[in-house]
Amino acid sequence: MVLFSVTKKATTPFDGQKPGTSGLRKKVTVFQQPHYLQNFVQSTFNALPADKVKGATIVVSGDGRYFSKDAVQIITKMAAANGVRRVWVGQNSLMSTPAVSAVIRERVGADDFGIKYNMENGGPAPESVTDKIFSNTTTITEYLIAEDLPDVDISVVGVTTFSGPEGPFDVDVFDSTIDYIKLMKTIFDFESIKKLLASPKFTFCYDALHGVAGTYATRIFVEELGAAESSLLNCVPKEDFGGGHPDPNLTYAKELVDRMGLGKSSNAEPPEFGAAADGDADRNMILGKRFFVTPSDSVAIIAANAVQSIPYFSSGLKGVARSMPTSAALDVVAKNLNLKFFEVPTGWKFFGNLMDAGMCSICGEESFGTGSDHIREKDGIWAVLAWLSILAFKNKDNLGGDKLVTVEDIVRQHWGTYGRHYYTRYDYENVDAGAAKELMANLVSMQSSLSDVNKLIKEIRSDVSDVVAADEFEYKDPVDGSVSKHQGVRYLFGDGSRLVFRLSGTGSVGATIRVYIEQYEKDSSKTGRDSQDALAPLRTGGVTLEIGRSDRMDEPRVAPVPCLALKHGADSDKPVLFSISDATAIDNNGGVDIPGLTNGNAWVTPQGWIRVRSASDASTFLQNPQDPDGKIPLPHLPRELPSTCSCRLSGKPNGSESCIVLLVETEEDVTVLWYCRFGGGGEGEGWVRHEYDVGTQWDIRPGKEGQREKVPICSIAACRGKFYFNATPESVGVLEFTPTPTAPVFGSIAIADPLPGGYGVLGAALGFLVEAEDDLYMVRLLLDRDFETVYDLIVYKMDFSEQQWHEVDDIGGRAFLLAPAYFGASRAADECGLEKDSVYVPYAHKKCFEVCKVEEKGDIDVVNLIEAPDAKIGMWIMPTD
Ligand SMILES: O=P(O)(O)OC[C@H]1O[C@H](O)[C@H](O)[C@@H](O)[C@@H]1O
Repeated sequence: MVLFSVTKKATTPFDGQKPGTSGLRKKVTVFQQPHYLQNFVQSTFNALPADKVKGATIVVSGDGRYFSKDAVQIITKMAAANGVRRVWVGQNSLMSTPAVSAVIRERVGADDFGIKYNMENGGPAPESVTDKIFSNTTTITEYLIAEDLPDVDISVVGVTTFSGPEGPFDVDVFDSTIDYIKLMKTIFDFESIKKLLASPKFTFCYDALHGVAGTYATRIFVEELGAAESSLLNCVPKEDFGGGHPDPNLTYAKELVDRMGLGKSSNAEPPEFGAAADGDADRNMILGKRFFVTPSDSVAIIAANAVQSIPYFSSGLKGVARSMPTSAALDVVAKNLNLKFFEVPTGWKFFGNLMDAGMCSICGEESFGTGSDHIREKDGIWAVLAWLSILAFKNKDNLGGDKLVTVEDIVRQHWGTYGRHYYTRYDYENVDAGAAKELMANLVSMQSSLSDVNKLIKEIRSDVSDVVAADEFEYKDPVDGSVSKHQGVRYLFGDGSRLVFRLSGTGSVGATIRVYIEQYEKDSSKTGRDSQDALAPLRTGGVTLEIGRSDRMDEPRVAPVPCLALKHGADSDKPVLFSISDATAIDNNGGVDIPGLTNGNAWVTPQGWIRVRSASDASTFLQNPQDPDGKIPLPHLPRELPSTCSCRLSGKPNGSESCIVLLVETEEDVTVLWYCRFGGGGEGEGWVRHEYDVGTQWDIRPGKEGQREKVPICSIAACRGKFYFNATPESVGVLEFTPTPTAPVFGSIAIADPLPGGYGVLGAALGFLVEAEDDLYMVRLLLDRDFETVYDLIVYKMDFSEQQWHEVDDIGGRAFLLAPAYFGASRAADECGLEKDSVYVPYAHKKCFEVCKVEEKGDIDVVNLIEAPDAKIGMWIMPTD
């Protein structure tokens, strides 16, 4: 038996070792500093009564991320030196957080890293313990370590016994999946889930994001329940999580989101059910086919169906609980089913006490955590098995039927019965800590006069119900009587809606403010609305409160560009903005805005500037979308033009040359343009209206067959000071303006060797003209016979000297952004976070945009816009070039 000795190492405290909502989280490099990890571990041992350490059994493990294996060896040596009797270590240092909890209960009593201490009930340490740990970290002077204890081979299952000054010390490396599966089998009916998974109508997909859940998923879903191996995504744990961020949400679980038809979609039919886990497998995201289940709904639905669907709960639920910011969907279930209900502060540890006291069976948090009293942690795999059990139950007599009851059916039925809590959360990250504190203090002080609060909000949105109560959430634990104060600020509305503000306990830089917005809708005929729409009034109300003054509502915060703006209708108010990279709405709190765009008389230009005619004083100007004060005045435009008008600038409006602003009316049967010249040091001229005639064409509109109509100008690009339009394989129209007095001159370029195939082989072709670095390009989209589906995309570059289009395979590392009515802009892809040599086209009515690499032509990626409103118009908002 190997003997080891104990060394006392001198150390000095590190700042900031305060455990947050769930342990101490820092960058790996911080934990790798000499003594950093050791100080925290010794402070933890020192925070416990001596008899909880000496002779104790502890479980040490990680989620497989980089440095986990080293940390396990260090902690083992420190445990030996501190008199621990036995250490259980997950094989390869892999153990999910729920498995740790299960194992403690059963056997014992990328670039971020964290260390968390769980107590003998298997749950996270309560504040009394974490406070003590923190205070120890501030005074620590030495730690104990068995430096001569050899590293244990943690890849091999088995016990190694060592001998130290206080007697034997065992390191037991074990496979935690065995305990975990055993536990799951006591909770769920694996046979009925197996039948569901065997049904040819049921398809399934699980994404472990290269975290530890992969190990459990393979064992449970594939080996035990018979799912196909191909249903597992990223299920091999990796030290760097495969370069991704293991967060089970719509942003980070991209591959799953795409596969489920919610993001980039392929032609494949999405699976019926999808789920993802985080790195340590305690959190989960549940998806149906093209459908996202909010975590708040998920826990409510599990609670509503548990007794019938999950054997462990067949004798009834002891109670249910949610964290304060989680939506009140669970409250309604508790009320209807007459269950005990608890609202606790954020952090899983608060559920543990209730469960230990037999008061709570199921609980959940909006932060993608769901679980039950089978352990004292949230449990990602458990949540998936719970959903599979509900699906299996709902389909038990229907597996041979035409259509299975789907996830979406279950959620919609639930809303129909209990009402729907439209819900969203916004995060302001990396905020100055002082400013965040001040904001929270303001939100608290405003609560002293609800009539003022209501007046403030009503000035902005009269359609928001009254705030009837407001407080700072405080929780008195019903079991041990401990009180947790300052747990977030709540504004509660008369119709059951809520606005909650809270400082995050897990952010690693500065402060993170979270705003939770929840609108309750009882009327079952209104539970199917678009969530963005339903939340719009409260969102604005939230910003009003947060800013604390309604008159500052016109001071918009600026959204990042390029982005996509979806407008509901021709003259609707504010468009919804979407980020291009993650396809989610960025108009995320009603305060983020693009100046000028809310105005019905605003048109975007490929140069980024937005041409605005103010609704209040009819002043006309070009607006920089990223700077509310960035306005270039234009001559007064005598009347409003239709919102479908298109606007082009002949060059840079803030350069030394004069610039023509061209507006083309695009209404049917209208061949009118407006123009003005300004800048360049010359006298500004007023707007001129010009009715143009660039020839006639056969009218193909129903009822007008056989007649001729004037050709409208629709695809226009400005290049080298001129405007080009209506490109066909045979010719391109040219519009230039003479200098003073400015007048339009129309001409055309006859293409020397016309392009083959005027139209698509099957349907039609759309030609977009785009200027890029002083060159003129034409993008032709070839459409299928439905006149909608693009099956090929070809890009040509104009050779002005030869008067010839040449097909190209790249566009110089740029990205082209096209939009109806024939808008084409171009930017350096790298600078804008876009894909190089790619073309982007939005389809507002289909709630998506398409991306195609120029050289790949017909290979088109569809990016679905998550939670997009019903919209007719999609516009690219560009940075000014
Ligand atoms: O404090 P926040 O950043 O909102 O995070 C809150 C979350 O933190 C951790 O993940 C805890 O395990 C969760 O129980 C909690 O909901």
